Amino acid sequence: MGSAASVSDAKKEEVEVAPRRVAEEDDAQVKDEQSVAPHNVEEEQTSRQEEPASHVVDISSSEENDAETQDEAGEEIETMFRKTMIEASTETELSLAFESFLHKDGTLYSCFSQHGSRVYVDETNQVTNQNAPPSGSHAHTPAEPAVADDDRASAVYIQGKGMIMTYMFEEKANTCRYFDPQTGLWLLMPLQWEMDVEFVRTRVQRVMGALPGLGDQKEITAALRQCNYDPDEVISAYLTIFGDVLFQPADREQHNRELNSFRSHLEKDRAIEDLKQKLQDREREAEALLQRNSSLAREAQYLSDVLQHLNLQVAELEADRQEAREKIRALLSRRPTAPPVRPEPKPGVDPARLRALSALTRGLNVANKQLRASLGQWLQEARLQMRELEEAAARAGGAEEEARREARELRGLYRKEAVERKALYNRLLELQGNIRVFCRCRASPAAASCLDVSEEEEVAVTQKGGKRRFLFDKVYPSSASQEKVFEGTLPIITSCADGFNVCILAYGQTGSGKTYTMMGPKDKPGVNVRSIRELLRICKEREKVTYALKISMLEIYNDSLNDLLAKGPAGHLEIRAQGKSVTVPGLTAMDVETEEHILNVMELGEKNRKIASTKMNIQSSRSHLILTLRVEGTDSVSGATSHGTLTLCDLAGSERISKTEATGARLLEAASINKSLTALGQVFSALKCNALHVPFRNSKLTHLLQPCLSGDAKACVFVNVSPEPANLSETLSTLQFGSSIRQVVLGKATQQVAPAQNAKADK
Ligand SMILES: Nc1ncnc2c1ncn2[C@@H]1O[C@H](COP(=O)(O)OP(=O)(O)OP(=O)(O)O)[C@@H](O)[C@H]1O
Repeated sequence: MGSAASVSDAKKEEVEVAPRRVAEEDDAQVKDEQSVAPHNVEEEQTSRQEEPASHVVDISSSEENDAETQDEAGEEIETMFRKTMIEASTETELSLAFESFLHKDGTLYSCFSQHGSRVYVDETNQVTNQNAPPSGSHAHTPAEPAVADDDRASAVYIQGKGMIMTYMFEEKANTCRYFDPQTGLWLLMPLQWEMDVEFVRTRVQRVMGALPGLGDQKEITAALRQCNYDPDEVISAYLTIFGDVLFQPADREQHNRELNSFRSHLEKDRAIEDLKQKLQDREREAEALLQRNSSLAREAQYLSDVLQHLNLQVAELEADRQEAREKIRALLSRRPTAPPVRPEPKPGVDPARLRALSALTRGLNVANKQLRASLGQWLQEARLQMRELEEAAARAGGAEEEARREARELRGLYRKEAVERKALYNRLLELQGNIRVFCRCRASPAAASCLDVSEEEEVAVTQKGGKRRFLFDKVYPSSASQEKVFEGTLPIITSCADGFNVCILAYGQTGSGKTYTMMGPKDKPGVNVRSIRELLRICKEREKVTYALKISMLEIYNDSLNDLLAKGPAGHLEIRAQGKSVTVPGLTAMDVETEEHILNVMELGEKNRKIASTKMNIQSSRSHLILTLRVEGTDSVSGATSHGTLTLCDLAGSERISKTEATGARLLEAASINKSLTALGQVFSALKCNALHVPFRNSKLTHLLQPCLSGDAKACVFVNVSPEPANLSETLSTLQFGSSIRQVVLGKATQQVAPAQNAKADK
């Protein structure tokens, strides 16, 4: 309620009048349907005069009073307000519900229902009824047009209900409500009705216009509700989830099926979460039961020790008793049995001692009896406790077995759901396209630039006064950080751990930033290091799967292969193809485990590359560098194995021979690079038009990349461009190459997972 006091008078009047119009319209409805006489301002004032302690207060007359009267009226109003609040809270309707809404001019309004009337509360704690303006101004007659314009109040025709009043309440989020005269409340409008509201209908049409692939109006209405009736937010949410396919008026049924399956998978995800939670609860319970079991066992042990100790004491007491009996018997046997002769008092026999002994014997007998009784009782109690403990242990054992069984079931379900989740994740990636193409613009010290990267997915090239636009999955401006650039490739790294062939390529003119993007400097590592780091993180996170990693590094120079990790002089390497697999026999593959280890191996490869290029008098960047990480995972629970590869490829620069004016060896080198890059372009063209034959074998480069570019793979291609006008023609041809790849569809990627040889039984 804080802002109302600060608004100007004119503004205030408009704000205050707005709810009044709604109230008046509500009253008209109430009058129609319930025959309840509406309050109008005049009636209200009259009733107030008759009933000074009423909960309804009108302060409109205060304008005519002088300042003193206003003060008094203010005090009186405040007292009444307090009284009203106290009475309201002590009345039977203890749940006094406040409603708030934000008026279009920014004023927050509050009101509550009382005795069938809605009472508005304004900034100065003044209370007014639904027909009176909330503060200070002139009373309007019902005939007067009370509200200038409140675009949220309106009416809609609903079949079977007639015209109903609607009002857009706004609190944290917009909600579409209608006034229900029977309850006297603003109720949430059903989705079906809401679709008929003009405000909503226009937004639904807007979303459908932008995304022709969407057909379900009800669903769009529901999405609008979720997004605070912001159509742009709905459009971007759909695009994030389903991608560009929504731009095409796709096969509706297929699309709906996909949406439904996506939704059901989301449901399943939620169910997995629940199951996981249950599993954790069960495991916790089992743990508690185990602890309880062991504490009961300890207690039982303790009680049996006590029992043993008591048995020892009994034995000792029994021995004492026996000894005492013997003594008594001995004393009795010493007593004379002859006829009673008045015995001569003998100095050796002391009757007092005899009495004491007898008393002692009696005492001992009593103590013995008591001891036996309490011992018997203890024994009984101990037996009882032992029995209870045994029962509790048996119960705990049963519960533990039950918990184990449930945990087994849950684990089974979890595995099933995890497989489905993976499939769903891959389906999502397929919907986004197996080849994702990103464009990265290099920074340039020169002020002039031929590139315009103002859009996230579009780059425009200024050429002879005009502009040519190229679309990509994402365009990174020269200011984009290495971290940001890596984000685009993140999703496919997970797929590698799941057993897919994954490939990241950098294509572009010499000096356009391919090596910077892929390798990067030590303090700003590029995609290579980051993707390996992410892969290791995923492997570590999956506790139930053990991963073995092997790394190999080779370069292709003048169409021949060089092993960069070979210890001695490397022999001639050839590519061998067997079915879908492509291998290089004799290529060094090192076992690696940690990031540090992998980085050391990569450094060794780079060093060998430099040595080789110096020997041959070439620049290392005139060869293609291919780094491959083979990832073999074994699921310790199901025994299934997966084989994925991560191929990171820094291609040699794409130049026009005429521009470099190369001759001799350089000309051969440039021709070889051009040949392999042309072969790469031909492969993409064949894939794009779904040709029966894809010419993978036209070059060593494409032959080696075949597993990464055929049906089994997912790929990311970075096209690197330089912004300098001098490089315009290379930049154009690179962008053309990149945007044409974007339309390539590799087909359904297949996961290379083999079931366990002997599927392990659930533990
Ligand atoms: N985004 C960038 N931010 C800062 N410097 C960059 C960026 N991209 C490239 N550079 C710098 O530009 C120069 C050339 O980049 P880089 O060596 O990566 O190009 P390249 O395309 O790999 O060239 P080549 O084909 O000759 O290997 C390097 O000095 C590199 O540090």
